[in-house]
Order: sequence, then C-alpha cells, then structure tokens
Amino acid sequence: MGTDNVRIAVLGAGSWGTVFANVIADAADLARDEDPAAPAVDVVLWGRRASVVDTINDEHENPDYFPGMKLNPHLRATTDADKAVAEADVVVLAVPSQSLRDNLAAWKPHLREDAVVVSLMKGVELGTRMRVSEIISEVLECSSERVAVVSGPNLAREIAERQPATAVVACPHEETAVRLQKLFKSAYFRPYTSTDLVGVEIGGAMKNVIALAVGVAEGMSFKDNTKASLITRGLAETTRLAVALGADEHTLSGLAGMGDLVATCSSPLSRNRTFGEKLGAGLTLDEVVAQTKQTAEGVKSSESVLGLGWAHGVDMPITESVVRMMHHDLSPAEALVGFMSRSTKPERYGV
Ligand SMILES: NC(=O)c1ccc[n+]([C@@H]2O[C@H](COP(=O)([O-])OP(=O)(O)OC[C@H]3O[C@@H](n4cnc5c(N)ncnc54)[C@H](O)[C@@H]3O)[C@@H](O)[C@H]2O)c1
Ligand SMILES: O=P(O)(O)OC[C@H](O)CO
Repeated sequence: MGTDNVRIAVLGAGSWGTVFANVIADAADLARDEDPAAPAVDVVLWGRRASVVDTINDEHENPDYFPGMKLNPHLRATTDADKAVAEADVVVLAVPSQSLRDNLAAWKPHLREDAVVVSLMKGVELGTRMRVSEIISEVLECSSERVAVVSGPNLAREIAERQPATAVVACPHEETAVRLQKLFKSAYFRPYTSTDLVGVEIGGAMKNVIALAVGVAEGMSFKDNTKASLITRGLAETTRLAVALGADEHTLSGLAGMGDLVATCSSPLSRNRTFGEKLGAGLTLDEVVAQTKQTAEGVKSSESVLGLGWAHGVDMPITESVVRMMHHDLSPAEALVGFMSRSTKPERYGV
C-alpha cells in the first residue's frame, strides 16, 4: 500500500460487509473534506445477488439487511468478485468463517500479491481449528504481515445508523495497521491499532460462544447476576485460552475482548445471543436453526475453540456447556446443573 489512490474491495454484502463498506466510504468523504489533496479512496462491495447489488447502486440501500437506511452514494456494488479483487489494494473479507477457505481459493488467482487482506470475521474454522488470519495466510501463501483483522463492539445495525463506535485494527506489521486505521476512521467510527492478531481474533470468536450462553440464561428468564457472572467468567475463560495461544493478556480487557463481549452479550441485536435465547426459552435446536437467517458464528466455532482449549490444557467450562447444548442435545436445565455443581476453585487459576 503506497501513498497513491487506494482501491478497496469488500467481499460479502451481508450485514457487516455492507455496513463496513459504508464506514470506509464515509471515512473517504471525511478525509477528502479535511484535505482535498488526500489520496482518493474508492470502495466497491461484492455481493452474490444481482438484485441487491443493483439496489445498492441505484438506490443506495441494502433492502435485505437495512431497509430504508441510506448508504453513502459513493459506495459502488458489483457481482464480479474477480474484477473487484484484481483491482484492489486492500481486500476486506466479510463472509462466514466456515466458507472462507473455499471463497478465498476461488479469489486467489485474481488477488494481487501486494494486496493487504483484512478480516472482519469472528470465527475459528471447524476441523483445522484455525483462526481466520491463519486460513488467509495458508490459502494465499502469504506472511501474516499482509493480513489484518478488524474487531470490537460493532453491532452492524448501530453502525449503519452512524452511532459512535470503536474497534481495533490488528496487524503484526504495525505500519499497515496504522494505514488501515486512517482508511477506516470516520466521524462515528474510531479504530485503534494493535499488533496482537491472536488476542483480537480469539476475543472475537469467544465472545460469540459466551453470548450463546448468556442468551440461554436470558431465555430461561435469569436476570443480571446470572448474566454478569457468565460475562465475567466468560472473559476469564477467553483470556486463559488467548494467553495459552500466545496473546497479550491486555488485549482481552480491551475493545476486542471485554468491549465486544459486553456489547454482544447485552444486545438483542446480537444473532448469537438471540440464538441462545430461543434455545433457553424452549425451542429445539432445529427450530432455532430454521429461524436463524444470518450468521451466528458461535454455534460452529464453539467446537473449534473448545478443541483449542483441550489441545492447550485450558479449562473452558462455559464453552464446554455451549458445545454440549449446540451439538450433543444437552438441555439448558442440565447445562445449568452441570455448571453450578462443578468443584469450587480460586477466582484466578490456570494460564
Ligand atoms: N453483523 C455484525 O454485527 C457483525 C459485526 C462484526 C463482525 N461480524 C462478523 O462478520 C462476519 C460476517 O457476518 P455478517 O454479519 O455480515 O453475516 P451475514 O449473514 O449478515 O452475511 C454473510 C454474507 O456472506 C454471504 N455468504 C454466505 N455464505 C456464503 C458462501 N458460502 N460464499 C460466499 N458468500 C457467502 C451471504 O450472502 C451474506 O452476504 C461474521 O464472521 C461475523 O461474526 C458481524
Ligand atoms: O450479531 P453477532 O452475535 O454476530 O454479533 C455482532 C458483532 O460481532 C458484535 O460486535
């Protein structure tokens, strides 16, 4: 990435891809207003469906996700992923984590070798137990220095409404993180930088798992003591895992750790919390899956992060309960009994 004009492709016109592309377009307008000589930033959003792409281009709206909400008029959309990728200095990925590997393999032949690749995703791959940045490095055969992650308390609808929010842009190459921070900073979206990819990604994947548990508690009509306990012990569990994988402990008390955990576990907008809430209220797993149209990453990632915990000797009781509820028919009532009857221990233990 140089100082010339910058072309950015956002791949995935779902909830977060649409809103993040809009953030970048708003950020570009702000940069141009502040300095008319600043390099131009062009952002294009790839979506699978022509009808959605046409409506974004013609009416500046994504009616499937945010009907009636106006997007930046400079934001363009396309169904041609290969062209969008081929022209991009920065490629931003916003598809479900579990399908990313196949998507990337298809896009790889078109992707420029010097392009920076940014993940907006919050999941860990089933089977390989790889974080998203690891999948990107493996499939694209590139160093982690070219890969960045954006994460934080970022419920898409609130940011679509241009409510103030913050996030972390993490990249092992600090200069790249700072360049991306400038490209993504708008009047209402304030990114901080970090070099801790592991901590930021584990924070993002784990908060979805804990939000499932908090949602179950909500569905069972438990109130704030229960939810605060799950959030706090969930953060302890998240931090133990992240540190065991090499993260900086402080990252987990920051925006991509505690910040996102609190936002997701508190918000009825969260797909993961809502998924858990329905299960806790008595719907069967099949019924909840059938009602869930958008990506609830924690359902599949719970298995991957539990596997990571086992592989590194990390105790993850909340995650284990979530996995058993999501994949092994444990009822919420049984999960509660199992969780509360464990042996007692000091508040701080393990890694
Ligand atoms: N929505 C949010 O508030 C939010 C905020 C921060 C991060 N995230 C993360 O962003 C990622 C994407 O989430 P989202 O909210 O945009 O999900 P979404 O379900 O709203 O959208 C996913 C998009 O990917 C497309 N898609 C689905 N399967 C695909 C496949 N096999 N190949 C190609 N495209 C496919 C869908 O058509 C859709 O456009 C997730 O990892 C999520 O955790 C979401
Ligand atoms: O709707 P969720 O549960 O995927 O959460 C959305 C964002 O990740 C919150 O930061």
